[in-house]
Amino acid sequence: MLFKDISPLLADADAFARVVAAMAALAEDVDLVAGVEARGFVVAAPAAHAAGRGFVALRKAGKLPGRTLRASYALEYATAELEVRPDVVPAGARVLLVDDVLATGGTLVAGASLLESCGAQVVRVAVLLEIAALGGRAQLAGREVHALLQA
Ligand SMILES: O=P(O)(O)OC[C@H]1O[C@H](OP(=O)(O)OP(=O)(O)O)[C@H](O)[C@@H]1O
Ligand SMILES: Nc1ncnc2[nH]cnc12
Repeated sequence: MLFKDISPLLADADAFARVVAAMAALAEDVDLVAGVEARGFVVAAPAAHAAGRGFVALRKAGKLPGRTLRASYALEYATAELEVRPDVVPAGARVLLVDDVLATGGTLVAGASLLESCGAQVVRVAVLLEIAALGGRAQLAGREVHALLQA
């Protein structure tokens, strides 16, 4: 597996600002921006703020208090579980789902399914980097998927 690391891009102030602005532009017609722990938060939270939208954390399992919804998924190198607090996602909310990397697509399929289990509408999905050879976009068939960069 070739691990793609976005750290150099994030460390470049101009590149980081351009990424956040491009993500924020995709949030103009939504109510909320959701991001996936951990690296997804780095892109999703500033985009939500720049767009004047609230941020929803999709967290790795076991970290959120109270009632949560949970989804399991497989990564290239592990299995994992994501959770959300349904009380912060109003039914009918329009949501932009953001992550840093789209690889096999398992993470974003699980994230979208969690948000939809809350009654939200995932209007579109956006990633900083798509590793196209891993076929994640096919797992998200039928969804609007934006990738700022392709590897
Ligand atoms: O498309 P997929 O095959 O599902 O892979 C993409 C996911 O893998 C990485 O997360 P990881 O769980 O490694 O966690 P991290 O953000 O905590 O580093 C990355 O940040 C994406 O969320
Ligand atoms: N190859 C990869 N590089 C970086 N992040 C990833 N997340 C899942 N697969 C990845």
